[in-house]
Amino acid sequence: MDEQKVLSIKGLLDDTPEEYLSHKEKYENSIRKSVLFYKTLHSTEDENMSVDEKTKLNFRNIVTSAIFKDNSPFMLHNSMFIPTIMGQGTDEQREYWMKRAKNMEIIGTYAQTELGHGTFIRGLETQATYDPDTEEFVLHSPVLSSYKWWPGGLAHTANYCIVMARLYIKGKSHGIHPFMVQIRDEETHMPLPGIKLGEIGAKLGFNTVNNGFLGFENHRISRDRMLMKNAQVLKDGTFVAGSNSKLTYGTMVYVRVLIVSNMANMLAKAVTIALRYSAIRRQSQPKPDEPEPQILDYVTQQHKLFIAIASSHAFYMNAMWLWEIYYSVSLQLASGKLDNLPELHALACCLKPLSTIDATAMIEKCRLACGGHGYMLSANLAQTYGLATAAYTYEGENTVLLLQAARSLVKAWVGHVKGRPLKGTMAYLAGDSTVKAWDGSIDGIIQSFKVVAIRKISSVVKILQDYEKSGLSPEDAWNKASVFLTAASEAHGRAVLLSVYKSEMDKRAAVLSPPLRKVLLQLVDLYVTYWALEKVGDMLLYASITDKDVDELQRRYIELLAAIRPNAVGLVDAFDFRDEILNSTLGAYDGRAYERLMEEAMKSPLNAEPVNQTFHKYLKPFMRGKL
Ligand SMILES: CCCCCCCC/C=C\CCCCCCCCC/C=C/C(=O)SCCNC(=O)CCNC(=O)[C@H](O)C(C)(C)COP(=O)(O)OP(=O)(O)OC[C@H]1O[C@@H](n2cnc3c(N)ncnc32)[C@H](O)[C@@H]1OP(=O)(O)O
Ligand SMILES: Cc1cc2nc3c(=O)[nH]c(=O)nc-3n(C[C@H](O)[C@H](O)[C@H](O)COP(=O)(O)OP(=O)(O)OC[C@H]3O[C@@H](n4cnc5c(N)ncnc54)[C@H](O)[C@@H]3O)c2cc1C
Repeated sequence: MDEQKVLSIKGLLDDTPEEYLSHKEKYENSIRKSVLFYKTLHSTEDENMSVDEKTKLNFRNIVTSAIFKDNSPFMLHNSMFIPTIMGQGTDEQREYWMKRAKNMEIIGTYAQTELGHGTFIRGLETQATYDPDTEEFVLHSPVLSSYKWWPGGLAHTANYCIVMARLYIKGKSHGIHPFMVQIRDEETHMPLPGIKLGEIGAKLGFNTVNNGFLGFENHRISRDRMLMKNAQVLKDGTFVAGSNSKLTYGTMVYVRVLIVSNMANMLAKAVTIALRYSAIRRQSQPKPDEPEPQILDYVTQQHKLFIAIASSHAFYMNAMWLWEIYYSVSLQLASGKLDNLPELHALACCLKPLSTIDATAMIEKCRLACGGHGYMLSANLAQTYGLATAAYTYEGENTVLLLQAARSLVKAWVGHVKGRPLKGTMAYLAGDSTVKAWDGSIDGIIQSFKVVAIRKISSVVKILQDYEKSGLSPEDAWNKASVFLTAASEAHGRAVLLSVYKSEMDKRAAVLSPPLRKVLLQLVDLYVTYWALEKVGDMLLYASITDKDVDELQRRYIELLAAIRPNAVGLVDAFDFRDEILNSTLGAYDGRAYERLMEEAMKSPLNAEPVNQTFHKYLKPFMRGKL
């Protein structure tokens, strides 16, 4: 999608900074921009594009949608409503609903989380009771905790939504299934009878995404509104189960894959802002007879920022790699082949948490690296942090997902010990877990991360087995060992992130010009060395690194920072964010940060007059002792 075309849309960009709008005005402004933006953005989507091309376009959309600073109320329409129709609808349902959804004749969201349950899907309480006499489902929220709570766009934007509800037939529960529900009248936009809607209130971020609540009072929908690709309810109320109940969780896997790419983009944006500012900001005078240096020349500043560039590259390479796996598993699922689904789920349950944990921490570090001006909302670092940190929680809270990955790792290890072959991204677990001598090469360090993962997984399995031998139930043993289960998942995720980044870069290196290859491989080297130093305790424990080796690694790291420094600004320019997308006083391409800070400051409503009316009303009588 040509950003120039998007940004040339008249009225798309704000003349009044969002920061000075009320909660309500922010939402209304975001709707105005979304309609303008969306009209242009999706007018370019070609009907004949493959799913893969469309998704790559969606990855691009992530960039262009960034102009919202706080994201769009249409976000769930694109990222979950449409994918759920695609993944959970029958051919007829897809035919009908995709046309309406893609043409924006309707706007949808994905309503799964409830006031009382987010993680535990099997605990959701919204009821969908089948009435065979009328061939309808009766949707009902039996208690307050069963109200849907959080879905983006639900409050005032969407007129349809996918509702994940517990299916009851003749008093028997058949688990959680997706239902297409119209929630507002298409003409008046009024909530339909038996439907309560509203906004959940101000949040740390996402304040223009219109997250809402939804309650049902015996609201009826026709039988054909249950998305029946994976499971069906026949007219007489016969339930036909799907081949795997987890297929209804498919949209979440898709979004977890999307989030890895989104983190690459968010981090690229933040480090572009922080690094460009670090190139123009001069401060202190280490050498009395020389001018104040660029703060980018302080090695501590390079340490804060260069890893963010490398991490954005690493996440992007892993996202593309994971997307290919997702895409091929989706094709297999379509032909009823399910055996690669568990590995895809486990991978997404590692990479979504690690990319959001790292991106959130590094975006905050980008803000902290910019001193006071980084604390300005006009810098757009706080908002970027607010968007990124939400991904720690949504689409599967990170701890819970890491524990899900641990289930697969424990199962794989126990199977391996019993002689069952390991496959795919877990095949390395069968490797030699003894490191005779430290190998400080990039491949050597990556191998050490694999050894750390093997050792952490095997040792936590031993802890689990010892607890169970001591008489603990499997569930209690699992909970007791859960801190080290998440640590084992993290170690596996690190090994995957590092090895995929390296192997994907190796694939591309051959077609790069020598100078570009040199710089990009320096980032790979920096990334691997940085994490070896960050995880030096694990390396000492499991990978035979010595203090001399650590000393060498530290010196190599410092040399890498110096080697990257001359290309640092070029590396963030290569992310190719337009100023309007960065939306930042500190990150603009022309480097006029001070002028932009002053321009933005003058937009504050308080600067419209030299004396605020509170002086005469409060201050003056107060200071005169007359209040
Ligand atoms: C005009 C503007 C236009 C804008 C254009 C912009 C375009 C936008 C594009 C991108 C934007 C940026 C990126 C996207 C952002 C999207 C925003 C999203 C907002 C947030 C939405 C949400 O949060 S939706 C709600 C998400 N909720 C969750 O994820 C809940 C998490 N909980 C769970 O997943 C399950 O409860 C859990 C897995 C934890 C447990 O499930 P349970 O049924 O209890 O299973 P259990 O008994 O534990 O057994 C596990 C068993 O099941 C297998 N399994 C579990 N899950 C899956 C799965 N998903 N797939 C396959 N298998 C699964 C698991 O392997 C275990 O198997 P075994 O070990 O038993 O063999
Ligand atoms: C910005 C934002 C946008 C969102 N958008 C949507 C949306 O569009 N649609 C939608 O349906 N939902 C949405 N959500 C909701 C989101 O999916 C849930 O917040 C998320 O699934 C976590 O559930 P919860 O909030 O109920 O927290 P809980 O599940 O109650 O978790 C709270 C804490 O308990 C811990 N915990 C819970 N279970 C376990 C366990 N088994 N083991 C160990 N620890 C555990 C968690 O780790 C966490 O620290 C959104 C959330 C946010 C923040």
